[in-house]
Amino acid sequence: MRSKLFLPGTRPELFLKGAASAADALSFDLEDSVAPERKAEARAHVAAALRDPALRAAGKLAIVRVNALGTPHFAEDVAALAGTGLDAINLPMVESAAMVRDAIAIIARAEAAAGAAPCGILANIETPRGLRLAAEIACADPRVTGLQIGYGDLFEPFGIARDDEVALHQVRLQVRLAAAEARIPAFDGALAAIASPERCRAEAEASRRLGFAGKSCIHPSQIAIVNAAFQPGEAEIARAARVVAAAEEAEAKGIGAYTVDGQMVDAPFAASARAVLALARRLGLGAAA
Ligand SMILES: CC(C)(COP(=O)(O)OP(=O)(O)OC[C@H]1O[C@@H](n2cnc3c(N)ncnc32)[C@H](O)[C@@H]1OP(=O)(O)O)[C@@H](O)C(=O)NCCC(=O)NCCSC(=O)C[C@H](O)C(=O)O
Ligand SMILES: [Mg+2]
Repeated sequence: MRSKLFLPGTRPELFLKGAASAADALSFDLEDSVAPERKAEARAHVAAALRDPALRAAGKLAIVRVNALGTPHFAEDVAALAGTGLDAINLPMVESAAMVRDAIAIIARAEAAAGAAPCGILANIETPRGLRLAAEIACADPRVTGLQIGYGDLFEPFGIARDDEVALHQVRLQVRLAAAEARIPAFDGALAAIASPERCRAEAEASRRLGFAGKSCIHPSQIAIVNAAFQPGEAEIARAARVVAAAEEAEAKGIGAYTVDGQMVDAPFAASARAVLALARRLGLGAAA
């Protein structure tokens, strides 16, 4: 999931545009982009879209960001989604492992009532406490399939500049390592500055350098930029192929450390090269495909 396009639940006219886009995933929103008095309307639009064969024929991952646990909307959101075949529920404002487990208990009851299979859980890290406890959140339950940064909630109320590179780097690394501890992917947060494609590219590239798997998009203009940043380029794929070939040869000879292109390679480097080739294969890129 390189790109994940947000679609406000009250704007159904955008849903098929999202489905026709190059985004890997559609992220229907019931939370901040929906006014409190329109939650029921948004819920109905999103549930209908998830059941719409024309929309699902696009083959995109379907994610829904529900309202936070503890709001009057959470249980109704979850009940409306059970049985729609969505891939993941995106939980906003997650602050602890207990909160993840409490949310999952409610989701599981709704799924059981609908006879539905369990979906994944994408947990947002977007509060100071959530950031401090990010690893516990990531490891809270095997249903947690990813962590996602929410810069708006994490920075805006505290006067932290959204373009402060140090702040961005610190948050990203902390979230990435928390996700790594749970062996799940991390996703970079959305950039509200839709008129700044260069900033979007710089953010996407910086987070990929930290091993992030993708980034949220809020506008179609961000999708191609994000997709390009989160896929390996030709040189990266070619080098990964050389490393894997050398690793296979070395492993057959019982050698653990060797050199490729003047650099020492051992097990973690070989694993990383195999991951690059696997990603390239999944995306149908280059010779790896
Ligand atoms: C930001 C927007 C309100 C801008 O909308 P608009 O002014 O309509 O954009 P454009 O006129 O430039 O649109 C050009 C065409 O693209 C279509 N479009 C626009 N946005 C989308 C979209 N999200 N998906 C699909 N298609 C889209 C327009 O319809 C135009 O089409 P056409 O007329 O045929 O050319 C709007 O983009 C928007 O609402 N974006 C999503 C906002 C959202 O969901 N926000 C919440 C998530 S972000 C967040 O909360 C992060 C986190 O939690 C945190 O704390 O940081
Ligand atoms: Mg948020």
